[in-house]
Amino acid sequence: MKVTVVGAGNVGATCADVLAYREIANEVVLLDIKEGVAEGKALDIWQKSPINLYDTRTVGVTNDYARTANSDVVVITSGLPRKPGMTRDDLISTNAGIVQSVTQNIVQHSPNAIIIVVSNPLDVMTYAAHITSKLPRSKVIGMAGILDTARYRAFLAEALDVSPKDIQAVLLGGHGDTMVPLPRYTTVGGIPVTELIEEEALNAIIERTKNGGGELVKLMGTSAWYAPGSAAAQMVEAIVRDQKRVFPVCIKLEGEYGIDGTYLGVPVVLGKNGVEKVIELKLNDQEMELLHLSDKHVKEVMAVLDNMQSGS
Ligand SMILES: NC(=O)c1ccc[n+]([C@@H]2O[C@H](COP(=O)([O-])OP(=O)(O)OC[C@H]3O[C@@H](n4cnc5c(N)ncnc54)[C@H](O)[C@@H]3O)[C@@H](O)[C@H]2O)c1
Ligand SMILES: O=C(O)C[C@H](O)C(=O)O
Repeated sequence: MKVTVVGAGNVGATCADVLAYREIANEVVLLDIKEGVAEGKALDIWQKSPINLYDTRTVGVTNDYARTANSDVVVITSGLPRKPGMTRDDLISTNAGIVQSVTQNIVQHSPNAIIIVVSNPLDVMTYAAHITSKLPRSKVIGMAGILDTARYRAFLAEALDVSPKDIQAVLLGGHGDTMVPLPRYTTVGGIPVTELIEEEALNAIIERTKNGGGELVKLMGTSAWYAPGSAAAQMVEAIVRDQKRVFPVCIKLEGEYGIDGTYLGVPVVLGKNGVEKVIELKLNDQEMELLHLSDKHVKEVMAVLDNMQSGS
């Protein structure tokens, strides 16, 4: 299996590293526009192979899409990360152009690839890549839900002093303040989380999860990469190993949850064909209301992109 990661910055290089050392692909091509950066990072990852014992070949290129040809999966991480004081939506004007030109190149050289978008603002960049690619919705999806859920699970594991491995959770909606964690679907070793934690403590964890990206931006002056890179690699693994994993991913909704045309995070089955099924949960009125608020916000940012494209 051949996987290309576009953008050899913090997230892209981390993703390529995880793909390599976990032998998720036979070949990983890392591509960036900055001369030499992808080559250097791919070489560094390859030089780690005798230490960490893996066979994955890693290749770095500067904007040479011919070298990415016939990739099975392509991960797009190219674009600016936010700085303290910025929202993800502030990145739209720079990142939309980058994501769209990258997508055109990918589709030209790897027409059968499944595309995983990571660049922010995530839901709208998934929209941008999808309309540019003209591929079915099942093949152009965004990574955010695995990351947001991982943050929620990690915070819960810390609060309950249990293994993060035993916490299962699902989260819906856009990748931002309007994301919708679902305590009703959160379990700890099969036990509903509400039986193990006070409501106030759980609400504090939900709020911290919603601000999870911003917390790290404030600490580091740029956004996170270890968990995001690993989350994107986990999506690649589900596809190349046809694992049929159930993950929250960003996809165009076509009537599910009463929403049509918005790109939002929902649980799906992820396998060799990309999204093989969108899972529709039976939400209660409050959960549905929160999801529709998220839908409203993402729609507004999608409209910003539409206006940019039409020049108005
Ligand atoms: N979806 C998520 O959950 C999530 C999580 C973390 C970061 N992100 C986003 O991912 C993106 C990358 O973050 P980062 O921390 O890796 O940033 P970074 O600045 O470290 O890396 C971005 C890389 O993209 C490259 N690039 C820019 N334009 C390009 C082009 N046209 N072609 C190829 N490469 C190009 C840059 O040269 C740079 O190396 C940001 O938009 C960030 O907001 C999303
Ligand atoms: O917060 C950001 O800007 C990056 C990413 O979306 C994250 O949640 O870590």
